[in-house]
Formats: sequence, C-alpha cells, structure tokens
Amino acid sequence: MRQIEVCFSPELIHLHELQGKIVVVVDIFRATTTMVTALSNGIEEIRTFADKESCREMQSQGYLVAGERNGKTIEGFDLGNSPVAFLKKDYSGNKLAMTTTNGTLAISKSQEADEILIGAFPNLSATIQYIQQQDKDVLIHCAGWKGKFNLEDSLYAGALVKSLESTHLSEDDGAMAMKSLFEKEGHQMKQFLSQASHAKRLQNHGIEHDIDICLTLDLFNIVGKVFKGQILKKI
Ligand SMILES: O=C(O)[C@H](CS(=O)(=O)O)OP(=O)(O)O
Repeated sequence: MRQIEVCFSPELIHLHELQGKIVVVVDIFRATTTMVTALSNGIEEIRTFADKESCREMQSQGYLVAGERNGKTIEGFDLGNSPVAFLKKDYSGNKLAMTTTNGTLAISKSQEADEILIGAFPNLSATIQYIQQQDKDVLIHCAGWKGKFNLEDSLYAGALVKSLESTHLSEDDGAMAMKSLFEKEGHQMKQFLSQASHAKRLQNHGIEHDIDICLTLDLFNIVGKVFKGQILKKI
C-alpha cells in the first residue's frame, strides 16, 4: 500500500525523503489558497520567488506581481496575498509572479519531489482524486509560520490523511496525530481554526473575508501543480 506522511515545517523538510513522492505543499493562510483561487479565476501560470526584488523584476516581463511581508501588500506590487482579491475580476490571460513569507519558501524547498501539488481546502476533493490516480507515496509539506508548527496547515494534513485512508497507509506519527485531530475537529473547522494564531493575525489586518475563503471546501474543481518551475492548473 502507498504511504502518507506529514512534515510540519520547511525547517524540518531535510528530515524527509522527497524523491519519488508527491509533495503536497499547504499554506492555508494564505499563499496556497491564494494560488488555487488565482488559477481558478484565470491566472495562467504562477512563478514563485523567495525575495521581493526578483519578484518585482517580473513586472517588466508582463507578469502581475503579488506578495506580502508580515501580511501586508509589498509597496508597488499589483496585489497582496489575498484570495478574495483574485475573485474580484477575471484574470484570464494574465501570468503571476508571487512572493510570500511561508508558502513560496515551502514550494522552493520541495523541488526534489517527483511531483509538487498546491494544497488548499477550496480544492481538497480535486487534489484527493488526482492523488488516488497516481501510484506514489505522499508527503504533506506544511508551510507553518516562520518555521513553526501551525494549526491550519496541520488540520488540512489531517483531512488529506483521513480522505486517503483507503489507499495510503499513515504509519508516520505526525500523520496519525493529524488524522485524529481532523476526526475530532473537522466537523467544526471554522470554529476550531478561528483560535489559530494566524487567523488572529489576519483579523488584526481586517481581512476576515480571506479566512472564509481559506476554510471553504471544494469551491474549485482544479489541481494546482508545479511544472518546470511554474504552477499551472490541471482540470
Ligand atoms: O500573507 C499571509 O497570510 C502570510 C504572512 S505572515 O506569515 O503572517 O507574515 O504569508 P504566507 O506565506 O501566506 O503564510
């Protein structure tokens, strides 16, 4: 049987074997949710950058540039890191360059994987369906917050482990623990995650509506996948 395991922070990813696996990168608040929303609303490809300046330079190549530092839109950028902003108009025909605090770092640290998927609650079922069709082990790479464990990415990991239990064994302690957490709290996800430190940070920025999108299941029937350094959508 295929295996599934969880890495709770990009700081711990060196402890895991990535080769041959599907790595699902997850940053519920908000980078991977924003990416999936952008792809669902017309963005044709996303390139991710660790630093602001390399990202900003993509403007001259016709890319929209999006990103934040400490949750705030970077000065001179077209967009921040808000999924809601990508629902406000049709972005068909546009390409996006993005830099965020945690999510884009987790993607760059997953490069040795056989496949990298972009995980978020709004495309959970599509991602599950795609994984079930592949004959590969899965590693869920939680972006966390500045190197630390966080509740929302971990709960997503639990949801994925639980949903894949008929096809993927979770012998890893982290995967087992998160499955139990999801079994206990998954039915009241919004209430449970409203206590999360990052949810409180977003509330302080007055962007509660982002939280709603981030915690809504199956809004989009797409899979976000990295192909040669670009994130593209697979329908
Ligand atoms: O924009 C976000 O929500 C966070 C910012 S921070 O970690 O709270 O500074 O970035 P992300 O990469 O989406 O976790």
